[in-house]
Amino acid sequence: MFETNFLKGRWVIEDLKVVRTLLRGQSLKWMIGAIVGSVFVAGLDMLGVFMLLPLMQLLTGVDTSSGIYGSVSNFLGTNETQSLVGFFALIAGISFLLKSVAAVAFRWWLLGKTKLMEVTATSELLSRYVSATYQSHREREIASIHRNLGYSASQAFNSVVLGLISNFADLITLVGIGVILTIMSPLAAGAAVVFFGLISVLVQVLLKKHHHAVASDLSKSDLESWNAIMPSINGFRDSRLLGKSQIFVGRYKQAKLRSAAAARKFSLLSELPKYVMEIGLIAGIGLMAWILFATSTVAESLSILAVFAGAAARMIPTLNKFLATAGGVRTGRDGLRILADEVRRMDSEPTVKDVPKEDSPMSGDLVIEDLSFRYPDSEDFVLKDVSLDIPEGRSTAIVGSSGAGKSTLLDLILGLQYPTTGTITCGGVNIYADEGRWFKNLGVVPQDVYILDDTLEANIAYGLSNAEVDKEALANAIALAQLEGLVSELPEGLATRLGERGVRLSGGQRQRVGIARALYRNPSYLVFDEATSALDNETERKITETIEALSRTRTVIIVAHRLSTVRNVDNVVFMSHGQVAIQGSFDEVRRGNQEFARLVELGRLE
Ligand SMILES: Nc1ncnc2c1ncn2[C@@H]1O[C@H](COP(=O)(O)OP(=O)(O)OP(=O)(O)O)[C@@H](O)[C@H]1O
Repeated sequence: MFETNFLKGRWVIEDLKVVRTLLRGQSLKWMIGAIVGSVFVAGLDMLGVFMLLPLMQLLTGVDTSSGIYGSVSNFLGTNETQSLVGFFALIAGISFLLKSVAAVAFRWWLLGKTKLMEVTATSELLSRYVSATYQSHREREIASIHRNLGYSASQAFNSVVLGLISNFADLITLVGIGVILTIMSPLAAGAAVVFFGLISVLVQVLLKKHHHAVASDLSKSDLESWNAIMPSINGFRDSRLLGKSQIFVGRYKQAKLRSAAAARKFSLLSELPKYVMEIGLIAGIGLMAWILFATSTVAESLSILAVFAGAAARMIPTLNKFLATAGGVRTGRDGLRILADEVRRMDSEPTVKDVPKEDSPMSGDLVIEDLSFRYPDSEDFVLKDVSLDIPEGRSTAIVGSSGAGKSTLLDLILGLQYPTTGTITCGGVNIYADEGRWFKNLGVVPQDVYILDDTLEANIAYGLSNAEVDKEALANAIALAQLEGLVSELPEGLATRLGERGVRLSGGQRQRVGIARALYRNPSYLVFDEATSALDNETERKITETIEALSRTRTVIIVAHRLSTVRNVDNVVFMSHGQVAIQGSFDEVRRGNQEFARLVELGRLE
């Protein structure tokens, strides 16, 4: 039992150390401040309790003609018990007042700093999520990202970190009160410490299992609720059309009910020690009375009992708080563990910096040499010995049947995945040497263009504030993407809000916004990743014309399923079973490869 507790104690500290790496050095000052503040507030608390000593002595009829009481009597000009009691009561009152003000101020500071730490930690966590490799991002459960940034972080900081500091402060106060009580009456203090100490330990032992169960229920149900929210909101269309929306609402409700039941149990577990202590107090007084009356005179017994009751009255609220907080710490440890595990995992993985180390533009042919690739969780190679030249200033289409490896090859060309063997260079420079620089030279138009809930302008100049937008580049991108029609149609032109709360775009308009976004930074390499796949024939034809116009001025790479999108490109790369089967002009590939010829005949490349 001791060993398990000891190991668990170490475990919390180790997790805290890991989570501390998210704080970028803020935590040391905070820790010193928290310790100094706790000791200071506890000191003032003890002073207040210490001031009760003369009060008790006066009430039990101490000699007031000498010592401190004599000096105070001289100062007051009277040795009446009433005046002396009033004087010491005033001092004790001022001490408690000061302590309360200091305690509130300290709590305010502590809450502010801890909240700030939580914000710093969650921002750093998000920063690590966005710095992860694309592969690791794809493997991560999105619901767990939501849970970790919300529930886990809140548990780690509000329950564990704040709780431990609060427990530390309470412990100092309890020890201090114990010391003062020992001075007042060693017997009463000893009895109070042993008696209430035993009750506290017993309560903790009895509740421990329940705290762990509550913690596990809370974190699981939070994840489950996110798992139900995602398909309800992100998968709105599919859920609606499949008539399954209410199923996810039902799952959400079940998860929330489980969470509510756990929260209810947690609240009761936090309050239980208070009731146990109250019963303990009565039992303690009875026990003390029984021992005292059997061993001492009535007068002695009464005065010791009064001190015991006073001591208990002082200790119990702090003890209650301590026990409730200790329960919170234990419950919050689950969130802390999840957070620490996530940080440990992310720290052991490589990261990607999308900020360029060098700013100069890249140019030249894209050369892929002996490239092979397999996904980490798979034995089979998806790409095998791919060697390919993508000439600068020309248009190249990568085509092939489904599962041939087109998307994987494109992810590698984009620098999102890493070759298992082989190299990709641009103008002789390895694209992975400075990924940020390579990204800056790329403009990518995906199949599903992500529309921000913001203005058309903000959607094109993605991530830039209004003041940062280069108006000339914006006008240029709009012209090249042939988006002027949309701008003039919209009620507020470029300032019209798109997305959830604004105008809904047609598929073609959406693709044009994507093209304008890709062109805004005037990239040398323009990539269309299934950009026309979801469009109707007429819209696809228009977008293809735009792509063809663009390919006259820059290097264009197209991954497409549709024959019409790639018919006029300079260079067709036909992939089959993870290899380049053939490349050349459209007609050359058609003549040289039966599989491609058959797809052309069928009028589709799928
Ligand atoms: N994350 C992954 N882990 C393991 N295997 C994967 C992963 N992603 C894709 N694959 C496999 O890699 C192979 C190539 O997939 P890829 O998506 O590159 O083909 P594609 O030619 O783009 O197909 P499509 O035209 O259907 O999109 C497939 O067999 C696929 O199952």
